[in-house]
Amino acid sequence: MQFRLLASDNKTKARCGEITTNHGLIPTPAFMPVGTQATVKTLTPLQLQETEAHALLCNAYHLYLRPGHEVVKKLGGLHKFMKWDRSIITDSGGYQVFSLERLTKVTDDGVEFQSPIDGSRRFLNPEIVMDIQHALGADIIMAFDECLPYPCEKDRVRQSMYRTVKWANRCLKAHNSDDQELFAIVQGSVFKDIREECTDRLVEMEFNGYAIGGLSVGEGNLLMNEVLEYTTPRLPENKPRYLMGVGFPLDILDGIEHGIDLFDCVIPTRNGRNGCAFTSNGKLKIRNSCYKTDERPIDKNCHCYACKNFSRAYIRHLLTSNEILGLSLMSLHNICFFENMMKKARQSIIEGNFLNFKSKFLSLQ
Ligand SMILES: Nc1cc(CSc2ncc[nH]2)c2nc(N)[nH]c(=O)c2c1
Repeated sequence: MQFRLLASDNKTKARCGEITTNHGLIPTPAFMPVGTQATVKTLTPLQLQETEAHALLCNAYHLYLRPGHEVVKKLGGLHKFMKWDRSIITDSGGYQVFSLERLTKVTDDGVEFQSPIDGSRRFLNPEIVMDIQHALGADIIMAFDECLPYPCEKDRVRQSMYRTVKWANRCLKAHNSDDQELFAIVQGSVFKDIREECTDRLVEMEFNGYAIGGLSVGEGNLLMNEVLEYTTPRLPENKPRYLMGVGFPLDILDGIEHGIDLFDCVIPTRNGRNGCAFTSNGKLKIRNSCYKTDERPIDKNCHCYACKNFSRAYIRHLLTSNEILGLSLMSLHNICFFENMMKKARQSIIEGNFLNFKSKFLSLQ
């Protein structure tokens, strides 16, 4: 993998670059749609390509449980299996397995839990998680981390951080494939000293890139920015930085300002399916009766297939009638909105006026 910096903003830590993987270029800062079960819900790969998304997020945990990583491997790996020929990142499952209430036990070796799919007893540890991600064949894979809920008591956060660092080291030792890049995940909740120690220990181990985890877990935008303020500068400039699970436009633009290169979030697709459309003038609850005869597109400034061909009235009709087409038109539009925001952000960094772009964009939200 290569990471090339193209421009840095002189008033903030924002930067614009390109990550090159075996499946092409990812212009950064980039937003990655989430395709947890090897599909971005309701969209075909062709539609997804039209959104100009250059990378997407799949989930090793979910694919391990169903259909099984060996099945995906047998079918030629994730890219072939889901017919997506651009870049794929798989999340290790650290977040999913820790949000499972039927979690039976966590030890230094790994995590034992009951599968929510068939109730079978399962065990994951760093070595197994690396086998799973190697089998799935994503271009960028994530270390197995422990993502704690927020808020969390400081001693528990410190102990968990040491475990996350040990697990990252075990992932590094188990990482034996040249055409997959391994990113570490920084934890430490909202405690400066713990975040800084975690960052320094992971940077010492030399990963291909670094994710900031444990955020977008309810801490709020203010605390997220505080953590980014003191964590990001300790990460190497010449490696990609990935802020996991983020987020709304405000959080993404804040992250870009702190020098983050990669983002992923279910918001555009999940909220889209629930009838929330993002537009250049704020969010629309398209199921609202006020759109019943509104013949305008969702967003007159958007050139996506949904905005070029359909009215708010029609999309509202589809959603209120539980028509599946409504779900895909909303998902398509929202992903295009997020990708378009990233494209304009990248352009503004190159032109040296990111802050103007950010304040103008957010003032209309
Ligand atoms: N907020 C948040 C979100 C995710 C999921 S990112 C994702 N996986 C699949 C889709 N998107 C996280 N994942 C890991 N491994 N660790 C984290 O701390 C963490 C934090």
